[in-house]
This record gives sequence, C-alpha cells and structure tokens, in this order.
Amino acid sequence: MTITQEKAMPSTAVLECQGLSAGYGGTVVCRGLDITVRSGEVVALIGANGAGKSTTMLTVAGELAPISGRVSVLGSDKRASLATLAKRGLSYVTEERSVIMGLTTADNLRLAGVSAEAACAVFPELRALLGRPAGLLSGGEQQMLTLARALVRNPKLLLADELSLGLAPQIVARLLDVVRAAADTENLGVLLVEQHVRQVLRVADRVYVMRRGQVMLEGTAAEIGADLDAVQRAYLSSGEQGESG
Ligand SMILES: Nc1ncnc2c1ncn2[C@@H]1O[C@H](COP(=O)(O)OP(=O)(O)OP(=O)(O)O)[C@@H](O)[C@H]1O
Repeated sequence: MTITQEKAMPSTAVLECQGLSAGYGGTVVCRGLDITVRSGEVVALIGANGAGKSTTMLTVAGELAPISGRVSVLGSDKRASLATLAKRGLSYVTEERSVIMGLTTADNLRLAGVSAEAACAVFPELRALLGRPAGLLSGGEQQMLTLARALVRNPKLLLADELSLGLAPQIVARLLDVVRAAADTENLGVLLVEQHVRQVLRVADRVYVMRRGQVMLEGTAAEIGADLDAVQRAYLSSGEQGESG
C-alpha cells in the first residue's frame, strides 16, 4: 500500500502575531491581533478604510514597534528592522510605486541585484519594457516590476499592502495570480491587504476581517466568500472596501 505523504508535514508559521497591539506614539490603533501565516499560504487582511490594516503590516515589517503582544517573523520574535528582516527572507511591497522613475526597467532590476532574465520569467510582460524608463511604464507595469523584483529574491514571507491600488481589474488579477503561483511553487507565505475583495478571495486560502483595529472575523476564503454580502455590510461598509471589485 502506498502512503501518500503529501501535506503530512505541517507547514511552518512564517508569521505569528499573538495579542498584538500596535499604533503610533503610544496611541493604540490595533489591539489583540492574533494572525498567523504559514509557508505556502496566501492570507488576506481585509477591512474598511482606517481599520488598521497598514498599521498591522508596518508593525510586522519592523517599521513600527509593537505596543504590546508578540510578533514572530520567520521564526524570531526579536524586533528587527525591515532591512534585517529582508535579509532573512521578508519582502514588503506597498501601493507606493517603489521604482526609480528615471531609470530603465533593466537598470531598476540591476540596481536591486536582480537578473532581468529572472524577472522576465516571473512577468514575461517586462521583456519588452526593459529599455523603457520606469516612469513611462503604466501603473500596472510598475507593480509587475516591483513584484518581480521582490519575488526573484525568493522571499519566505511576502507582505503586500494594496499592491493593486488604482489598477484595472485585469491587472489586479494578473498580479494576484502571480502571488498565488509563488505560494504554490515556492512555498511562499503571503499576507495581502487588498481593496478588491472578490479578487483577493479568489486567490487567498484564509482571510482576517478587521474593523476598528481588531480582527472581527476569520475563516477560509470559501467561508468568507459564501457570506460576502453580509460580511461587507457588517465590516467593510465604509469607503471603497465595500466595492468588491
Ligand atoms: N502615522 C500615523 N500617525 C497617527 N495615526 C495614524 C498614522 N497612520 C495611520 N493612523 C491612523 O491609524 C488608523 C488605522 O490606519 P491604517 O492606515 O492602518 O488603516 P487601513 O486599514 O490600512 O486603512 P486604508 O484602507 O484606508 O489604508 C487610522 O485611524 C489612521 O488615521
């Protein structure tokens, strides 16, 4: 008899927040957060505007000190800077276009120590754009460059905060599909903040729903998706998050 060993090994937690409170200058914005991301898992963090999603991401990324509670990133709960965490395998991408606009796509990759070949393997769309100044790329192309640059380094944990802000639904789908594929093939753990709720549910394994600094609801993407209208009414009602993209 053949014993299938697939999924027999529990996957490693690449991020664990326990009772995490976070905020600015001692003012608590997020409280009591328990959030886990395992390797190979795409986890979505959704919530209305001002719910505390970015504050959570900044704290996990080492940019803000936790006010209380525990954050363990890639097996260590000692606070470290983003630069140190990046060396250990954390990648943090945001909606801000982090490319250098005056440099070509190729030079942006070179500056980041990333081979153009490897980046084009992630997004073949970049090949035709290698000689073009990044400032002349569309928003979606700039985010492809950003994401390719992040993924080529083979991170173990990707934090993506509204990577697709302001982009057309097709581009959002393309970016999210690449993130999903990296989780599946590279065992990457992903925490995604995303405005396009329906799109993120399509690629996520699990979801945390935040409201006013707290996780109000968590479940599999299928569970949250099954009652999305009620979830939207209860927790995502203010601002753009209510639009399910
Ligand atoms: N630098 C800051 N100093 C003080 N308060 C801040 C700062 N940044 C954000 N806040 C406050 O923290 C709360 C949570 O903001 P945060 O940006 O984390 O929410 P969010 O869920 O990411 O919202 P959005 O979807 O609008 O980006 C808000 O009330 C916001 O005004």
